Amino acid sequence: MAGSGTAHLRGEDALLSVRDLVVEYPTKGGVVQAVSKVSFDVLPGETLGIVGESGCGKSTTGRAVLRLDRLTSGQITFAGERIEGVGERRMRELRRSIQMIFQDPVASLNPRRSVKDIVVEGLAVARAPASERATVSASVLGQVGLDGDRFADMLPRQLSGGQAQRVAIGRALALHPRLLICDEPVSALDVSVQAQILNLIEELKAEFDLTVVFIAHDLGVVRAVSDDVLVMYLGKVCEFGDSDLVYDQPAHPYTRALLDSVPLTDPERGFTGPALEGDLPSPLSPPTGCRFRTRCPLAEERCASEEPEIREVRPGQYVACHFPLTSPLAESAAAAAATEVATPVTATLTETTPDATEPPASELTVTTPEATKPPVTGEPPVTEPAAAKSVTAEPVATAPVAGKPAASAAAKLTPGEPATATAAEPTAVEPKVAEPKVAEPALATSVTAEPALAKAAAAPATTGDEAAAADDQAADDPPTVESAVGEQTSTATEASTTPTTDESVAAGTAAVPTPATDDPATAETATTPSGTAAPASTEPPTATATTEQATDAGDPPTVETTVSDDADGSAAGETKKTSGGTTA
Ligand SMILES: Nc1ncnc2c1ncn2[C@@H]1O[C@H](COP(=O)(O)OP(=O)(O)OP(=O)(O)O)[C@@H](O)[C@H]1O
Repeated sequence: MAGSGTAHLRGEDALLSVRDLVVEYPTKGGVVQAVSKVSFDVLPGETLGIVGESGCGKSTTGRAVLRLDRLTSGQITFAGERIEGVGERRMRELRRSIQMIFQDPVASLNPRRSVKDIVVEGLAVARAPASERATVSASVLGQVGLDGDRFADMLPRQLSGGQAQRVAIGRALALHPRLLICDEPVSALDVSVQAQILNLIEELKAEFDLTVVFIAHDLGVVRAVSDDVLVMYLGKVCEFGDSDLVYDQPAHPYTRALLDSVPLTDPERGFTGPALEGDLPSPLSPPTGCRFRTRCPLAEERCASEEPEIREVRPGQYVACHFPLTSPLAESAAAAAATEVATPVTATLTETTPDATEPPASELTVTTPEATKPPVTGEPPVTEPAAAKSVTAEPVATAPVAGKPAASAAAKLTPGEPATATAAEPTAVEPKVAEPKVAEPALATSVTAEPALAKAAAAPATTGDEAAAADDQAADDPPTVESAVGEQTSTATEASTTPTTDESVAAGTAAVPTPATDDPATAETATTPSGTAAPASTEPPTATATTEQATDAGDPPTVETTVSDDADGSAAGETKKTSGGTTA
C-alpha cells in the first residue's frame, strides 16, 4: 500500500469482496506485477471509485473481478459466492450479473451490428426469443436516452462517442446486472458529454439498484460519483475511505500529490500545489517496502525495509503509510527529517501551530514545525513516464450529477477553491510559505481549462432525447471508417507511452478494433480491455480477443479472451468468451 492489509475491509455485507488479489503478467522482460495483494469490499448500492496514475493497476483489478485476466492468486467473492475458482460455465453466468463498461465505446461495439441488436447481444447469447429481444431492446434504448427509430438501425460508426457509450451501457443493462464495473467510461468523451454519461450512470444506478465500481484516472470524475474511494499506486492500495474525507484531507502523501497535480482554473496559480515528480517505477521490479517511497518527500529508511500495513487514521479513512500526513508519526518523521540536510523539497512543508488557520492546499501538511526534507531519490525510475491523459477534475465535479445533490457536488469542488483542503485535525496549521508553488505536474500534460468547466456546468442532467441530441451533434457527420481507424491509432499511440509497453503488447491487453466483416457469425467483437488500444491492424491480437463461430446464425459473435483458468486446471491459453464487449 503502498502496502498491504485488511483494516479497511467491511466484511460480510459486501456484494463484492476482493482479498489479496495478485495479477502478474509474465513477459519477455520479466514478470509484471500489475496488482499486488489488493483487497477491498464494495457494499451493495455503493459506488466505489478506484483512482491512481496510469499503469497503477486499476483496469487489471476490474478485469480480474470478471476473470478476463488470469488471477495469480487471491480471493474474489460475489454475492456470497467465491468466484475465483469457479469453472468457465459458471463464470459466464456470473458475467451477466457483473457487467463492465469500457473506455472506448465505439471500439467495444460490433461495427456490423445495428444498435438495436447490439444492446441485446447478451440476451441473444442466452438464446432469448426474438420477440423478447425486440421488446427489451426498445426499452433499454429508451432508458439510455436513445429512443425512437433514429438510433435503432444505426451502426456504431454512425454514433458519436457519447451515443456509443449509451449503447454500451444499454447493452450492460439489458442483462440486469447487479454490479457494474465502469473502466474509464468517460475518459474518451468530450467534457460536456462526460457529464451526461455520468448522470446517466447515476440515474440508472438508482433506478436499477446497481452497485458500481468506477475506475478512472480523473480525480474530479471519481469524486463526483463515488461514495468511497480506493487510491492505488503501482499495484497496491495507498488509501481508502469516504470520498469526501480522502479528497478533503488526504492522509497518504501519494493521494496528496495526486490531488495537488490537479490543475486549477486560475491560470496564475496553475496547479493546486507541488506536483508529483518522477516516474512510476517499473512494475517489473517495484521498490521494496513502500512502493511509493522513491517519490515520497517523507520517506525514511523504514519505508524501504518495511511495507506499511493499512490502518485507520481517521474514522472511515485508512492509509498504508508509515508517516500518514495527519498522524503523530508524521511529526516524528518530519522532525527527524529536519535534522537532515535541508534542501528544497518537492512538496512544501508547513508548520503546525495551535491556533493557525488552514493553509493553502498547495502545501503538503505535516504536523511538525520547520521540517524540510530532501526528496528521496532512491532507485532511479526505470520506465517511461506514465501515459499522460487529460485532467478534467474540476469541470465534471461542478456538473450536476444525478443521484448526488448538485449542492453536494458543488461543495466538493468549487472552482477557484483548492481541490484539497488540508486541515490537519485537530490542530490547524499555519502556512510557512504563503505563495503556492506552481509546478508542472508529472501526471498530466493535457489540461482541460475553464471553457470546458463552463460547458460541463451547463450540461443538462438529462438522459432523454435532449441529451441524445446533444451527443448526436458530434455525429451529424458520421465518422468515416478512416476516421475511426485514426482514432484507434491515436489511442494506440497513447498506450505506447505506458510503462513496459513491450510487455503490454506482448500480453495482448490491447483493445481489439472490430474488423469489418459482413458475416456476424465470424465477426470479431471487441472487448476494449484495459483502456489500451491496439492499432487497427489486420494482425490478430496476441492474447485478447479471437473469434468463435457462433452456434447459429442468429447468435451474435462471441469473444474469446485467451486466458487460463486455474479452476479448470487448464494451461494458459484457455479461452473465455464474452459477447460483443459485454460480459455476457
Ligand atoms: N497483458 C499485460 N501484459 C503485461 N503487462 C500488462 C498487461 N496488462 C497490463 N499490464 C501492465 O500492468 C500494469 C497495470 O496496468 P493497468 O492497465 O491495470 O493500469 P491502469 O491503472 O488501469 O492504467 P490506465 O489508466 O492507463 O489504463 C501496467 O504496468 C501495465 O503495463
